[in-house]
Amino acid sequence: MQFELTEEHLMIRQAARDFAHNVLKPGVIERDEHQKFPAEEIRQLGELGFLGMMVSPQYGGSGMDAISYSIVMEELSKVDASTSVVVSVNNSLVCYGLEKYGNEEQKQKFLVPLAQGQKIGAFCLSEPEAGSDATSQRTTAIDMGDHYLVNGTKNWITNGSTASTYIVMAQTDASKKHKGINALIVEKGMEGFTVGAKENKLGIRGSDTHSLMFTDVKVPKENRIGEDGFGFKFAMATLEGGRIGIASQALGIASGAYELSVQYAKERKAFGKTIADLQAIQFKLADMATEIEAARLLCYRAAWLKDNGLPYAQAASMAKLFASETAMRTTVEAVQIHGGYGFVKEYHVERLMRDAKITQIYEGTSEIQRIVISREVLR
Ligand SMILES: Cc1cc2nc3c(=O)[nH]c(=O)nc-3n(C[C@H](O)[C@H](O)[C@H](O)COP(=O)(O)OP(=O)(O)OC[C@H]3O[C@@H](n4cnc5c(N)ncnc54)[C@H](O)[C@@H]3O)c2cc1C
Repeated sequence: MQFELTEEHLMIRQAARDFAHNVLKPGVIERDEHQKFPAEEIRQLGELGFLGMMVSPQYGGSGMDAISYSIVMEELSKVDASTSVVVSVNNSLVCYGLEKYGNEEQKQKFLVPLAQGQKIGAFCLSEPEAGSDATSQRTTAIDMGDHYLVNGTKNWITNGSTASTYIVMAQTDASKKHKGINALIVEKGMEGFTVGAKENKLGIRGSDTHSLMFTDVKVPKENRIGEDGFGFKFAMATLEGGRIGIASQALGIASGAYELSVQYAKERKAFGKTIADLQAIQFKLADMATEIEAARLLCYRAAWLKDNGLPYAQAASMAKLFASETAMRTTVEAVQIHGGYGFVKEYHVERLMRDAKITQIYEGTSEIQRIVISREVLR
């Protein structure tokens, strides 16, 4: 068993850490406050090869492993989870799905610009009445011979207005239930495709979340990913990898809050000594450090299984469940350690606490992760 990161992992970690510190940190409070999308920051991440990290160089990607991806997600999320969710969706929900299940023509046309960071992608599964129960898709894709006619609404779509390429799940044959769902590539600008208002959110406020409306949108048949009826399997398989990304995002939010807390505890004085000298604070930091280390090991294990072509659904769900719960607990305690200063924006931990909450909800809530894990446990 190897617990050491490779030289390459360490270099990638340093590059992501420097980027987060030098580029993301200066504007992070303002972007959160004004719900400003990190457009320039994302452009630079594309140049660094962080938007198509695991995609083969043949398709414009960086050809890195999933452990590197986890490392980068942690480092970016320590500072700015609004930016890291864009990285996560583009890498693991869009690029991964296209590379693994798309045909050669789709890869050349759609994957290459996404992996190179020239375009951004979105993954569109959730609907007003289909969240955890993703099988109950109401968006329809009627087979018209050479194209599908798409009608319906998608909810909560990350990169909703900034994406150019949207992978949309839609029901073609309701009698086949989830086996009648297709995954279609919809391009911005297609007639009948409109983007709704931006959601005003509790956390990850710099990210761009919208509902999307489809009214008689003609999607050519060649834009379908995989065989007819493969859409639900596509979505579930893609989300498995996505959960490693969100688990690592949660890990980053937790470690960001923890690092700020250690630093603050060493500086803040009360009753003639630093609060780091108080056992009550020391125990909080010890619990945070332990849970973060456990979350990191779960993330790396899930990533390692994926890198080695082994089943990783349960490991990814365990990582996401534990890391997201850790992020919530850690950030609440981080605010507590900061006292009143933790309650104001300049000290970052209140934002990290707000950002942590989403990791328990998207790409499968904590309850859904428990369903996935218990299904495997009881198999
Ligand atoms: C900021 C943000 C970004 C998002 N980005 C995307 C995106 O890019 N693409 C996309 O497709 N979706 C996206 N989502 C949607 C997200 O994945 C869903 O919100 C999530 O899956 C939960 O679905 P829901 O909101 O409909 O809640 P519901 O499914 O209605 O769940 C409500 C509550 O009931 C619980 N529950 C439901 N079913 C069960 C069950 N069987 N057992 C136990 N408890 C259950 C849930 O855990 C939850 O606590 C995003 C959401 C947000 C808020």
